Amino acid sequence: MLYLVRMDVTIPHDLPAERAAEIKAREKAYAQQLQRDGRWRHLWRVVGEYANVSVFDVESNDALHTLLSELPLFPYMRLQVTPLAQHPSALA
Ligand SMILES: O=C(O)CC1=CCC(=O)O1
Repeated sequence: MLYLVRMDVTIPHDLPAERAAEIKAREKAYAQQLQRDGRWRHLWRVVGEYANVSVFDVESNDALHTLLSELPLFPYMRLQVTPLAQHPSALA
């Protein structure tokens, strides 16, 4: 199943810079692992915002929830999830 997910990130100002950098490094490693195994199909920056839009390909709502809740930045994110279906005019 495909899901469009928008992630808006807000890191608290009082989080120490080294801790924020460590969380972002773990987020990057996890995101790249999921891209390599095909579950994180697209990852795009939203221009001018600390936000991204992503497309995930996972087997169920529960699988997506688990994956998202394991993001190192999850405690600092607001997530908007949209399940996707085939469009009848799509070529692929
Ligand atoms: O920077 C972001 O949009 C949050 C994020 C998701 C994957 C990643 O590496 O950073």
